[in-house]
Amino acid sequence: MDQDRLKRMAAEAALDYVPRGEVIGVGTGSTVNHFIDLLAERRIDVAGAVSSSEASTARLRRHGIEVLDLNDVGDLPVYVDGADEATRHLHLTKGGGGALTREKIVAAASRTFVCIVDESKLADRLGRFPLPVEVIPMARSLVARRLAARGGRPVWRQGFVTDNGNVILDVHDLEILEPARLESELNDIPGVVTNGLFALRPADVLLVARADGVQTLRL
Ligand SMILES: O=C(CO)[C@H](O)[C@H](O)COP(=O)(O)O
Repeated sequence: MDQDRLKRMAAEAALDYVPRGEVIGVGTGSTVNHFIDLLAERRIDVAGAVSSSEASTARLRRHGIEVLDLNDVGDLPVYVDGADEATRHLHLTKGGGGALTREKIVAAASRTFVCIVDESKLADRLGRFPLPVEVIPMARSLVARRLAARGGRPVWRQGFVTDNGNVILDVHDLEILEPARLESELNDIPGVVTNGLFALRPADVLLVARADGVQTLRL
């Protein structure tokens, strides 16, 4: 089965976690695009969405779903988002689409984080997918040197500017043995806004789409 079909299957399974009549958190990426489309196609009754990117905001609005400011709504019951890599411990690497900072904020504001992936994203250990790090532009080379000193190979995502006006360094070859510890350490480098590890606040539910169905993983 092709990967896009699997992404749609994972997105469809996430509809079961959407509390009707409430405001929900919505992530970013091609898997989440299916989720947004399904919300509209199935006429799921949501009171609105807090979005993690300008791209998702535009898609939600095109479907007539109201997008609300997180500052106006308090905690959210659920956040649905994809990932670039996920482990059975529900640790994630995110930020392939560059929306990692807003994704981390909306995840932190949500009681349940439902992560939707196709089986190709499941890994025994994080690190195959280069780790995105959002950086304040003036600190780009400083942060790159610090990341290199930790054994990583940072590559500037040239021409890409995040929704927050920052740049992304994609860090290859990092050995990620203790994701939560590394997440904190990288965030301590001056100039780093955040990095794409989701280990301090992992997913609560991981929905993995395979050809024979969607597997549900929880801690
Ligand atoms: O973190 C993300 C965007 O910043 C996405 O969730 C991640 O890149 C997965 O994307 P896709 O669903 O297109 O495979």
